[in-house]
Amino acid sequence: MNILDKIVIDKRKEVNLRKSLIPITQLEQSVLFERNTISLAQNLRNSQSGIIAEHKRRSPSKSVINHNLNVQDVASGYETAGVCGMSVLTDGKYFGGSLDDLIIARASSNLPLLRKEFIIDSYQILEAKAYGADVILLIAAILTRAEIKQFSELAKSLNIDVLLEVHNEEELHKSIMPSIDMLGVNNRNLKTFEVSLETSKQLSQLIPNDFVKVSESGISSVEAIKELQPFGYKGFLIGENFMKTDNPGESAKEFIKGLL
Ligand SMILES: O=P(O)(O)OC[C@@H](O)[C@@H](O)c1c[nH]c2ccccc12
Repeated sequence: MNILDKIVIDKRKEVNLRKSLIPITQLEQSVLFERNTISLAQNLRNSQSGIIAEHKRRSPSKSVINHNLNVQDVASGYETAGVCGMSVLTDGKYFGGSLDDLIIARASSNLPLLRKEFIIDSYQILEAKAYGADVILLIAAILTRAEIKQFSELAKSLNIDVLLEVHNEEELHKSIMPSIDMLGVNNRNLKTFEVSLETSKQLSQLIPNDFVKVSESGISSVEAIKELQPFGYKGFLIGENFMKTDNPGESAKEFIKGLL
């Protein structure tokens, strides 16, 4: 069994327990449910840098990235650096994140926040809203077309943007629909962890222009971004390159300076 299948099996159990702990009616009572969300897609269309900076403590492909930081400092540092949006990993078992990280990031910045999660149930989208997210990630590799449609339409009804992630042509064809705002090409194969920017280059021409194109993972230099821009990419999701340093905000700031 590949790692993605394992994550999904664990996630189903986790979500079922969460549902028994906090009913939907309670999620809907969060003050954040009334909050006006900020559109990441809109921000990216108007941005020079297009950097979406991630908070990630560890991952299955790299056991430890950084455990010595707090989300508050990282979120406010990214905001000061002038990033376009922030991605917050909320998976606990494989990435060391939590919904608390999301709410702390919300309390510490006004950036559009992406809930980075393996979404397999509409309950998680209501949670995303209740904990202050502006954007959700949907991963084509673990969803059917019907699920992508159902989940993205629910997100839109809550004024939440949808970033749909693909890794190959088949996933891309399955996912194209009007309720998607941004199409993310993951340069990392979530089943084998192989990383290649070629994935973004090859798939770019197949993505219709009405979607904001985002290139995800394995980006560690300004040169990489300059290489991807001619392929139509407007957003660049960067985690490890910032998180492995002592001061991710400062690293993001230097990076953006080099880019502009
Ligand atoms: O740390 P990197 O290589 O810069 O990658 C960031 C981000 O793209 C990556 O964390 C990611 C992309 N898609 C995901 C889906 C689930 C978990 C994590 C991810």
